Amino acid sequence: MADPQAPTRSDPTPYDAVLLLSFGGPEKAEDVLPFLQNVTRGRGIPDERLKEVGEHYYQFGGRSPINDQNRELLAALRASFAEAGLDLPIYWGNRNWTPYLTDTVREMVADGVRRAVVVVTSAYPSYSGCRQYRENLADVTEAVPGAPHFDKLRHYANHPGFVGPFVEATLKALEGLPEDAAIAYVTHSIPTTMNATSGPTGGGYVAWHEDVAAQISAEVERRTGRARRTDLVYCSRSGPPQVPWLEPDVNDHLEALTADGASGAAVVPIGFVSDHMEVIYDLDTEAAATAAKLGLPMARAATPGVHPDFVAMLRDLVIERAAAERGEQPDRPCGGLIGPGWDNCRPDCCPAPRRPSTPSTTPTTASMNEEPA
Ligand SMILES: CC1=C(CCC(=O)O)c2cc3nc(cc4[nH]c(cc5[nH]c(cc1n2)c(C)c5CCC(=O)O)c(CCC(=O)O)c4C)C(CCC(=O)O)=C3C
Ligand SMILES: [Fe+2]
Repeated sequence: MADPQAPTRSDPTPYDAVLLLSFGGPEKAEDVLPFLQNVTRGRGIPDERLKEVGEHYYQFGGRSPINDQNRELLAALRASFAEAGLDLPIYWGNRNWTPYLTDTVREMVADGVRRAVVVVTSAYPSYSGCRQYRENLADVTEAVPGAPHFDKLRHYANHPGFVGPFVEATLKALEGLPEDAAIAYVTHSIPTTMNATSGPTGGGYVAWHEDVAAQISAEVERRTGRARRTDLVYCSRSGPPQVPWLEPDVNDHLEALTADGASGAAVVPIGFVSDHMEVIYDLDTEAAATAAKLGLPMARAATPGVHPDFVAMLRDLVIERAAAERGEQPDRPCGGLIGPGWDNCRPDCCPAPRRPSTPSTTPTTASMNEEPA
């Protein structure tokens, strides 16, 4: 008989719920425009870019994979919680599409939820991947009377439960390529000014990606007995052309690899927890076409999705955070050089980037001002 006084490893106290918080995506052609309007309100994204991104979605019947990926993740998390005896309901809300965060939080209030731990489907620090979600939580807390208290999990990109599935996926992608193929790690580009203010001390977006890429490279080298060329490159740039974003673009990089005589490229989307539109369009469609045109063998590595190690990591992070909130000192697994992510972001962490003050398609530096948080 277990000692009933002993806290179990799966003690959820002080939480009474988990909230899976994500970006959201359209599910049919009629959703695409209103979805894009939700995403880009006040962002100064040129109309040209919006039409272009709309076409990416229409090419898939207007359906983004992201919501189905989240439905699968919810099911996997529920199964994993049940297995671990972790008795917490899991809710799901999005920033930009149904189920909208506000509606989910109303439901949580109706169910009597007082304090929830938040799993965000973004693994890295930045305004778009972290603070904007925290702002969404702050807004909903103001908008919905009696909203629960929310604690967002630490960034998990450098956790073995995130890095491990990418190691496996990279090895699998390399299997089908010439044995000295290069690795191109890919993430979502952001404005260089957004990177400059990411994380508690700035530059956190790129620094975390480099730390994750280095971990994967070291393990892949160990497992294949071969050092190979690796680079961190970017996809999905948007915004006005005169605003600098992180480079090189993955397509330009594939050209550079070809020019340098590379025998092939494993494209590893470390910026994405599951197959988003950026992965199935920007990589599987556009970058794959670029590679084919160049005659460069390319294989795209899988995203974590519902990999058992990824799902177990999210469950363990919930347990870890609950213990920390009870004043215990839980283990904080992480690899690489940066160290474990912080539980609570400073109020001024990852400030909103400078954006055009009007939806002009040709903003000038003079028209840029600080957007209120
Ligand atoms: C860092 C980052 C992540 C990763 C962190 C996270 O996961 O949150 C991410 C995720 C995503 N971004 C997504 C879609 C879009 N992002 C856009 C625009 C932008 N993204 C930005 C950055 C990021 N975005 C930025 C700086 C902009 C410019 C506008 C602005 O300053 O805010 C636009 C507008 C059109 C365009 O400009 O491309 C769309 C349609 C989807 C859904 C995909 C699907 O449907 O499967 C997902 C998961
Ligand atoms: Fe985005």
